[in-house]
Amino acid sequence: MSIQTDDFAPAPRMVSAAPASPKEEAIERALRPKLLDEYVGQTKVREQLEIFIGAAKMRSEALDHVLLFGPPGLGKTTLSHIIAQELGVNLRQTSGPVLEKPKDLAALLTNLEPNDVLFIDEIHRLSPVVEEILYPALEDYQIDIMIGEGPAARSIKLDLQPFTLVGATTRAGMLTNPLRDRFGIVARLEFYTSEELARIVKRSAGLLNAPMDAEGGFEIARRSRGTPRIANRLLRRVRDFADVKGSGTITQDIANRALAMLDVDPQGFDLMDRKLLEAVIHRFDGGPVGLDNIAASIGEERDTIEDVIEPYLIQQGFLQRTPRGRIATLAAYRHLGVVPPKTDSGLFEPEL
Ligand SMILES: Nc1ncnc2c1ncn2[C@@H]1O[C@H](COP(=O)(O)OP(=O)(O)OP(=O)(O)O)[C@@H](O)[C@H]1O
Ligand SMILES: [Mg+2]
Repeated sequence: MSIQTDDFAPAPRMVSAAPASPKEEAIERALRPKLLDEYVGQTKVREQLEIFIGAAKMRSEALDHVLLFGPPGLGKTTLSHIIAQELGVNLRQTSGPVLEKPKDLAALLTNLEPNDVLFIDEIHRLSPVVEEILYPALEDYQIDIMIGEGPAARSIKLDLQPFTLVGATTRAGMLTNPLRDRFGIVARLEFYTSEELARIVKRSAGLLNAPMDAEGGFEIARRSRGTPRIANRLLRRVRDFADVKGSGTITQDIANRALAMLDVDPQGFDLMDRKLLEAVIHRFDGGPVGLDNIAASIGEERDTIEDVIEPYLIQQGFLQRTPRGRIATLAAYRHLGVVPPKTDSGLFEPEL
C-alpha cells in the first residue's frame, strides 16, 4: 500500500471532482447525508427510491439491483450508503478494479446476510471473468465456483442470500449489455442547480461550524460546477480565507475574493476548463475537433476530459458534442471575451 499524505500529494485541481486526498475523504464522510430526506436534489431519483425501498421493506424482500451513473462527485457513493441505511441492512463495499479474481467476488457474495447491499464502485472496470460470476448471482442468487484443479476440477453451485447490488459508474456506456440489463433500477444523477448546492453548502457550513451568510453561501454554490463535492471543497477553502483575511464569517465579498485567488471564475470554471475552451477556439478554430486532439493539446488524459471536464461544459452550453468532434459555442467565445468568427457555416450568424 502506498502512503499518501497531504504534504506530498500533488496540488489538487480546485474544482476537480475527484477526492483529493485521504484527509478529504474523511471530511467527505463526515459531511455525507445519512438519510434520503437529507439528500438534497435529484428529486426524481429520490422519489423513485423512496417507493421501491418502501415496497421492498414491506415485503421483507431484497431491493432490486440499482445502477447509479453520472459524473464524479454528484453523490453516487453517498446514495449507496443511504440505500442500505434506509433498508436497515448491511453495506458491503468494493470496487471493480479491486475484484481481480472470481474468488474475490465469491467471498463477498457468500458472506452477505439476507437483503444486504453490495456496493461495487467503478463497476465498468470489472474484469470479464468476475463479471461472469455476477450474472447468475444477480439473476438467481446462485454462483458457480470451481473446486480443485486440473482433471479433478469440478464446478459446484452455491446458493446465496437474496441481496441488492448497487453499482456505480461515471460511464454507463462502458457497461456490457448483459450486465446493464440485470439492473432493475437505473438512476442517472444530474448536475445540481445553484439553489440545491446552496442548501448543501449551508448544511455543510453548519456541520463545520463555519459562520456564513446567505449571499456568501450562494456565491460558493454558484461556482461549484453543479457538483456537491466541489461545493464542500470550495466552502472549506473560503472558510480558511475568511479566518485569515476576514472576520471569520463567509460573506459574498470574502467568497468572491477567495474564489478569485483560487482561479475559479464567476461561472465556476477553473484553469482546466478555460484551457480546454481556449484550445478549441484558438488552436482548432472553434472546432469541430476530436477528443484526442484536445487531449494532446492541453496535456490531459482523454478519459479525464470525457468524464470530468467536458460534461459540465456541455451541460452549461459552452461546448457541443457532435459526430465530427467538439465545437465551442457562442457562449464560450463570450465567456473568454473572444469575438466569434463570421463563418459561412451559419453557426453564429443569427446571433451576430
Ligand atoms: N445530494 C446530496 N446532498 C448533500 N450532499 C451531497 C449530495 N451528494 C453528494 N454530496 C456530498 O458530496 C460528496 C461527494 O459525494 P459522493 O462521494 O457520493 O460522490 P460520487 O458520485 O460517489 O463520486 P465519485 O464518482 O468520485 O465516486 C459527499 O461527501 C457528500 O458530502
Ligand atoms: Mg463514489
